[in-house]
Amino acid sequence: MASPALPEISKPKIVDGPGGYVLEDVPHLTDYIPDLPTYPNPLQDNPAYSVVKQYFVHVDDSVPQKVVVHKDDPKGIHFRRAGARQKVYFHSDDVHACIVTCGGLCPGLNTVVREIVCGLHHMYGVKKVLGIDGGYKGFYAKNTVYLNPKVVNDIHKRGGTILGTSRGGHDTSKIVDSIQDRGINQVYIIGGDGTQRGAALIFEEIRRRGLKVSVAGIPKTIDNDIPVIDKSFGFDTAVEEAQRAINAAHVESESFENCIGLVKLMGRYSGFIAMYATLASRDVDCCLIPESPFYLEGPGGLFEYIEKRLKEDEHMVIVIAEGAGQELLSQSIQSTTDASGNKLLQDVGLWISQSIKILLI
Ligand SMILES: Nc1ncnc2c1ncn2[C@@H]1O[C@H](COP(=O)(O)OP(=O)(O)O)[C@@H](O)[C@H]1O
Ligand SMILES: O=P(O)(O)OC[C@H]1O[C@](O)(COP(=O)(O)O)[C@@H](O)[C@@H]1O
Repeated sequence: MASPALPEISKPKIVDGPGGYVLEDVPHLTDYIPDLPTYPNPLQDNPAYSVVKQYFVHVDDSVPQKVVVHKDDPKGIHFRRAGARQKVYFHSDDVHACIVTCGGLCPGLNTVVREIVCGLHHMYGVKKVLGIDGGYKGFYAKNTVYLNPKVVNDIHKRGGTILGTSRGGHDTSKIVDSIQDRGINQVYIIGGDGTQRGAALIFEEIRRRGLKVSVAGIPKTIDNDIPVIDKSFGFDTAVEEAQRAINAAHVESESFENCIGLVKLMGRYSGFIAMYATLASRDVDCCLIPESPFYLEGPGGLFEYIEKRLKEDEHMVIVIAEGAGQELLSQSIQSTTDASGNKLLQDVGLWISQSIKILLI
């Protein structure tokens, strides 16, 4: 339980400004440790940066939630802009950082680990960076490994995560005990929405104990469904790989009379991978995504469109995102969850291919 004297951090920190400007801020060490000393950012002495006129992010810079606004609208919700600040709250020699990767895999995880290690080492002069093995549980149940630029030199060429990952619950208190026992003061947490919920609770516990420990969440999603950021890492690779599957399906569908190539792609709640791969490939006749409901039978239904395409072309390619049409097939089957409590989806690919086969008999 948080101390009653402290503001609740599980709620967003809201700062109101003039003209309807609202900053949904992130919690910070200075919220609960007053008069923290600051140090000049070591980047200011780095020749690669100091030649550039504006290389620090201003403390008051923010990013609007909505890009498209009406001229009479209030300024609306903003988020604090990420990036290097002129002043930092740790002296490089005192930093003991750790990195953990949690939850599902995504291309680029090793690249992110490498960049944190090399960035801390080369840009900030930080020498102590610990890798936590096997996700959140690894803080108290597994070995750790010290990371330096040499150790991570080639890891970006490998898939997965060299640190390992895990699903299922964890013990927040044990994690913070481990952070405290090891003298860690910067925690870099790479993971998806479940991981970031866990990170918020870890910070809450750190704050409750009054520790000078920073927690940085690095958002991971293969789906690119995070507004505000330009693109999530791994998305481009996923789209690239998806096109290979589409190409193969196209070749096969062209080779047989009345053949349909069906490609199921990732995308639990969003169809960005499916849509981008479809747009790039130009071989897809129909792309089904979770954001856009569809139906099979009757005028305007998928079956009508399939019959039309087969009549015209004698082959077609359908792309379907994993989360599309779930409402059509979930009614009869009891829903289950994975180890982390995420709802397990029904296999829409199998269902739709069986439905099409019945149509074409
Ligand atoms: N609601 C939650 N609150 C706190 N921690 C969570 C929550 N959901 C997941 N976690 C933690 O985050 C880890 C990764 O979550 P998971 O949902 O499997 O992957 P992802 O981060 O990719 O969404 C889990 O192993 C669990 O320890
Ligand atoms: O089978 P899993 O491991 O649950 O992953 C499948 C789902 O997770 C996702 O990859 C999303 O995960 P992330 O956003 O964490 O990358 C969806 O596209 C996909 O539907």
